[in-house]
Amino acid sequence: MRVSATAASEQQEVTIRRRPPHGVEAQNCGPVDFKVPLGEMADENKPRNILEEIVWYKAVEIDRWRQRVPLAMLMASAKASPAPRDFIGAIKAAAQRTGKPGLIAEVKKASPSKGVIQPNFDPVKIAQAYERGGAACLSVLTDAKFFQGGFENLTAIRQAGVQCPLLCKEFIVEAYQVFKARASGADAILLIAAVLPNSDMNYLIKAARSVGLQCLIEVHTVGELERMLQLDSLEGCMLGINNRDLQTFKVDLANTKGIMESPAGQEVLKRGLVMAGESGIFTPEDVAYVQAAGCGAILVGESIVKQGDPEVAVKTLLELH
Ligand SMILES: O=P(O)(O)OC[C@@H](O)[C@@H](O)c1c[nH]c2ccccc12
Repeated sequence: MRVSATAASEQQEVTIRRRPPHGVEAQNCGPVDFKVPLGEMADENKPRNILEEIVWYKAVEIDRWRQRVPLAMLMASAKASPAPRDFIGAIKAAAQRTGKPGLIAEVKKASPSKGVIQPNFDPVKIAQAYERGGAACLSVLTDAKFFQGGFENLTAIRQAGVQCPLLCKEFIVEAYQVFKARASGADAILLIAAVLPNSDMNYLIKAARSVGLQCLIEVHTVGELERMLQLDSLEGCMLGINNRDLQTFKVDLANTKGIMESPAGQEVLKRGLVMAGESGIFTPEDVAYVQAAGCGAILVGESIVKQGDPEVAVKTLLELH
């Protein structure tokens, strides 16, 4: 029997703070906003890195969404959406067909580290080109403020008749976002280990399953992977190793190799879980490198989205000509 991590040890592994330690500065009091004078505590109340900044802003964003669409209404539309597709199944099928890792091709306009990657951004056209090129699945960035994405892109891609299963690429901290993903046409969601303690992971995985969504669980370190392997609800999920450190933006493909060679990485393979190598994949050699490390999937954005013809870009990356 696997032993659950204690709350204390879990918290040590979660490297970001989910909220400003002294509360949000601007408090809303009926019709007026007032600022809480923080004095000496002001510095501590600043985000220490981009991941904290993004996650803190999510709370503000979710509150706004909730005022427009209450949770009960959103859940009803999530449940009424057309049936979700088998995201992990599509990756396995593509890998078997091609002998390459299944490609999750990312519809990405911009990022905090690179700025605008594709100024000529038409999400539906890009998605269709990825599909024609041979992508197994698509990842659609939904964060508006930091990635210039949107939930409406998920909906537009689904409604345009794209068949590939869709991952909602969002910084999920609350079940509200899970239902919003499903209501917008997603088949899978991303959950980031650096952001979520195991109790939240288990809860969000359950929320996802209640509406038929699969989960991609992202780690960046061996410690995070070890913690994820303790999740009761891991079976039926897939994992991903982000080669980009979301706190410093440094990208290093060797991160995938190092983690896969660790005992935790070996356990992933023993348990038959699909692992994706994520970020910084540019060439067929990069694909071969993460495949040799044990990845059955790859998640690629920049290198294929910035090219004039994303269909050709996918074929070239996977050597499908
Ligand atoms: O554009 P790249 O380097 O190919 O990376 C794609 C994807 O891995 C990256 O966008 C990503 C991985 N994990 C994330 C979490 C949130 C936002 C974005 C990401």
